[in-house]
Amino acid sequence: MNQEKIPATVITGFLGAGKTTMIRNLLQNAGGKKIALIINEFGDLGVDGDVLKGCGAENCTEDDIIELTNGCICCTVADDFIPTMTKLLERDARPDHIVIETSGLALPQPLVAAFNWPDIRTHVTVDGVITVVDSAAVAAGRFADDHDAVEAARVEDDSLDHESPIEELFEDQLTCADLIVLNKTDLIDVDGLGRVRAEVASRTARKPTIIEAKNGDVPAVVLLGLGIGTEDDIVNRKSHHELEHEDGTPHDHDEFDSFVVELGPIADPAAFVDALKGVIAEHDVLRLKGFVDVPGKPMRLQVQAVGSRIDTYFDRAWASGEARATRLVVIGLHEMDETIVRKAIEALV
Ligand SMILES: Nc1nc2c(ncn2[C@@H]2O[C@H](COP(=O)(O)OP(=O)(O)OP(=O)(O)O)[C@@H](O)[C@H]2O)c(=O)[nH]1
Repeated sequence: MNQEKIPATVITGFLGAGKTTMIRNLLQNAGGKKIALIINEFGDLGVDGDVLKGCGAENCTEDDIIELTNGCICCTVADDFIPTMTKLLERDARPDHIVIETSGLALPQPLVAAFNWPDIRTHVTVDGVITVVDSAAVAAGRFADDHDAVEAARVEDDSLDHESPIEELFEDQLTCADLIVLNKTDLIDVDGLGRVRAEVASRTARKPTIIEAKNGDVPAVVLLGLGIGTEDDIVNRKSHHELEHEDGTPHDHDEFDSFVVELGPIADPAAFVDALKGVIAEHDVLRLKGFVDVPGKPMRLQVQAVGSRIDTYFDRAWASGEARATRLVVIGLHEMDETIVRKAIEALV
């Protein structure tokens, strides 16, 4: 049996940056490498797994795609990730490469640190951490906080020990990166992209390689085979939380919430999506995704909203025996009022 360590690539990046899209491309051009995929998603609707299983890549079959659904991978390392990895390594057919997609809200640091656990370390190494960035969102200032407002809030309440949770998470994901992919370059111009590159570089003290991409289209040879062994360097990539709580207090994701909305069939999806934009903007929904049942259509309609930008496409036929339904996962900051947002979305049908 080949006892060389299996390389594992960790793909991280904020909600909607384009991680799943990049992985789908990767699976389709991985040149015969047998890939096992571990996917972790925030919210109780396995959209990413569904999308990736549907891409039909021969080098990564449905059996090779493992979904971790018990919360963010960074919080469930011991209970979920390590046992999953152990089981994967016990398989007769070892993969050539393991790819792990973290949830958009995950801190990559605890996940990478888990590769130093004795049972894992002897069999696997982190080939590299790749952080995908939504360049358009950076250009729109979505990760830049209103520092004056934060300072004012701190004066009111001195228990506030950090900046906006989104900004902090964005920086933590950049700080952990070996390679940063500035994705969605089609949505901004060259000058804007230059500013995004400068801003991203300024938010990490390290100097990872930064490349640009559209629709996550990056050759597999660029993504796989970085050969870094990131677990050996993880102490130099501490998250804000680790720096602020050196006593080891565990972090949580209390700042974010998600819920699933179930609706009946939607006869006019264009009007629905249009109205949905208004709800998303009014209630600061960060991410919304799922599937819509359009009466009379044999295919289901996939809806992907990142901020108020919404993409829709018919992705596959409803399977025989599969209950047709409209199901959407909604993710926002904790202060988002679930009852109000749920009612606002239900009122669109
Ligand atoms: N215009 C444009 N859209 C893109 C690009 N890359 C991805 N998208 C779209 O952005 C949306 C989110 O992409 P995903 O790949 O699902 O993002 P993700 O990072 O996996 O999202 P989460 O898992 O929810 O955090 C989808 O509608 C994609 O089609 C790009 O380069 N340009």
